[in-house]
Amino acid sequence: MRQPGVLSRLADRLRRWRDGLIADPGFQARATAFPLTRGIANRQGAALYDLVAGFVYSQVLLACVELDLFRRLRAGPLDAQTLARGTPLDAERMARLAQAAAALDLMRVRPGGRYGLGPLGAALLGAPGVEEMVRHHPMFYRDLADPLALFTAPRDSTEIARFWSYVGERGVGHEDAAAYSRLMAASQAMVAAETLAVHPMRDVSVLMDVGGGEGAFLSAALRATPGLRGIVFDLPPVVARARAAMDLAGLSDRTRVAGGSFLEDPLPDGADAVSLVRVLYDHDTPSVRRILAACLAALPPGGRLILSEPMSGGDHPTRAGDAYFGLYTAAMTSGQPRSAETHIALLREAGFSEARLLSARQPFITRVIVARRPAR
Ligand SMILES: CC(C)=CCC/C(C)=C/CC/C(C)=C/C=C/C(C)=C/C=C/C=C(C)/C=C/C=C(C)/C=C/C=C(C)/C=C/CC(C)(C)O
Ligand SMILES: C[S@@+](CC[C@H](N)C(=O)[O-])C[C@H]1O[C@@H](n2cnc3c(N)ncnc32)[C@H](O)[C@@H]1O
Repeated sequence: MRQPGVLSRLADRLRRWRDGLIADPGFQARATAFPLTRGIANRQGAALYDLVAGFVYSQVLLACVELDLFRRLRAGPLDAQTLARGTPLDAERMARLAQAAAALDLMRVRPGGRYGLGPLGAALLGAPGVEEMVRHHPMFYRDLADPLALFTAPRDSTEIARFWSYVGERGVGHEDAAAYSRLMAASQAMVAAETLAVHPMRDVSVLMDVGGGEGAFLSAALRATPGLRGIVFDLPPVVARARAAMDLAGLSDRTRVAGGSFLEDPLPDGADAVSLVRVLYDHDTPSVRRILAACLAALPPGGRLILSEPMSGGDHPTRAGDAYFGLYTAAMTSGQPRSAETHIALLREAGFSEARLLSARQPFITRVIVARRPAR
């Protein structure tokens, strides 16, 4: 390993000195008292406060979602008495919840003791899938109640792992498939919009969406791209639902549906592009290698692989990629978010070329990498 240079050693010493100061209660008190440093001290203090309180904020959001308050406020502000009607809360407790929601920008206090939508409550109404994610979080939070146990949880011992019961090689029953596919499809709209915005499918003839669930991503791609045809590949009980969904969307004449396991079966051929949307982060690296090998084998020379999922920021960790999905995949007891650099290395090792990360519009929703099967 290369030794750090003089500048990097100096920067390390400066950082240690700065961290020592910040960790000193006396320094914190002086920085808060001194008008020129008060702003910085308060920003750090407030950021730490938010981390300490985080779960409470999330539960305020969950209470609002469960009582469907944002939808009820869509038509205009209401007082706590009216808002409490039809809920188990009395007016006084509803006001307490609404005050908390207003502090978090989910609601706004309006004149006359009424509460209206806040910017984040309104954004939630326009971001399909977010509510469904919020509603499934109690399950994740039960696994998170002991975060240290979470990191060492035996395979499939957590609630989240049992819910997403398809991962691994033991297959899935029809009821499980219905529950997870619904949640997956609900969050897919945002992922599809971001993926297709950064990588339109204009020059693709046949797109095969591998691990394509109910076909939500393929449907979005087909709707956005006249002339495009597609294949959805997933486990047999899942593709049964994909077939019905494509019929319902009126897209079955442009779609072929194929069932099988990408860990065991060859993928159908006939596609000049393959997409893997939120598939690899569910799996451990040996399975990822098998999936990439299967995709390469299914593509013609020059064919394209489009990889879209939340990614680790690597040396620049991100809240979505490293904090949320790092722990989410820990709760799954398999898989992990990988950085763009790690994906690109795995793609090269599998035989792909020209792998590159595309720039994102909403990186907290997904990141996209494109690679090619070499032309010869
Ligand atoms: C109009 C005026 C006056 C001003 C305009 C000002 C302006 C520009 C306002 C912006 C308003 C606006 C357009 C806001 C948009 C907000 C959006 C789009 C918010 C989107 C939020 C998305 C979120 C929070 C997504 C969360 C997704 C999650 C948590 C997904 C989780 C997925 C999981 C857990 C999947 C697990 C699958 C497994 C099993 C691991 O593979
Ligand atoms: C996290 S979901 C993503 C679904 C969809 N691409 C999306 O983004 O909404 C992972 C998908 O991979 C599928 N899958 C898991 N193991 C599989 C396997 N061995 N063979 C084929 N598909 C599999 C699951 O059924 C599921 O639909």
